[in-house]
Amino acid sequence: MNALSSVQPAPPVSDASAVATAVAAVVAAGRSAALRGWVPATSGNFSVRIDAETVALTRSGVDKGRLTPDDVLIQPVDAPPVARASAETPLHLGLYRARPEIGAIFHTHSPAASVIGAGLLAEGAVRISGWELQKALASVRTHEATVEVPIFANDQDTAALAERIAERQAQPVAGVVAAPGYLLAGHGLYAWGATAAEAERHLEALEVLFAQILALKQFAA
Ligand SMILES: CSC[C@@H](O)[C@@H](O)C(=O)COP(=O)(O)O
Ligand SMILES: [Zn+2]
Repeated sequence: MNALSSVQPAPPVSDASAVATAVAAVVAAGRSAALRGWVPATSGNFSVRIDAETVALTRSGVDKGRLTPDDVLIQPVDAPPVARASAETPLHLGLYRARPEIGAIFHTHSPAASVIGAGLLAEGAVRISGWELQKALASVRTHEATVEVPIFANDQDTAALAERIAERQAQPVAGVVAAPGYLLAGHGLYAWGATAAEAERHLEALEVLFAQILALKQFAA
């Protein structure tokens, strides 16, 4: 081996305007979720893909409703979490690695998502059917479709959790539409889309659907 063969290739350099666009989308998504009360007490994390190799991702422990561009880090998709990155970075990277079509991932801690995940953990999923708003999810055309949102037990080992999620994502369920999101029991919701705008729409639709499902349970009780 000569000296040159041990030189590592330089990391990819993302286009500056693509970085700025992704960072601005992360900041906007955090602020928007905070206004809805979905990211209390510094909870939640947000990422937007910059290109095939990198994403813009929130820094750990900051108020997601008061994000500035300095709170958004550049994270390679195929590398360990960078310093100060979200504690839940492995959950973002697992999805970006497995699914190149995903362009943004938003995570919230709304009461409705946390409660439904805890209440239905034993069933392994929440099935959504009969709601007009479910048509806001990509590939859902009718209120008669059944949309499945998987539920996973919460785990502070987010790398192990990411592996369990990837295994289940690789096993589609016949007869239902897989939601662009999943629930962590007693924790919250992860939702994604091909773009930041689509992830925002999916997040809002799922959050409101969960609130409606909870309200209907109370109404019927
Ligand atoms: C403040 S409780 C919520 C955290 O434990 C975590 O679940 C979360 O969503 C935010 O973690 P972060 O490391 O700021 O991305
Ligand atoms: Zn969380």
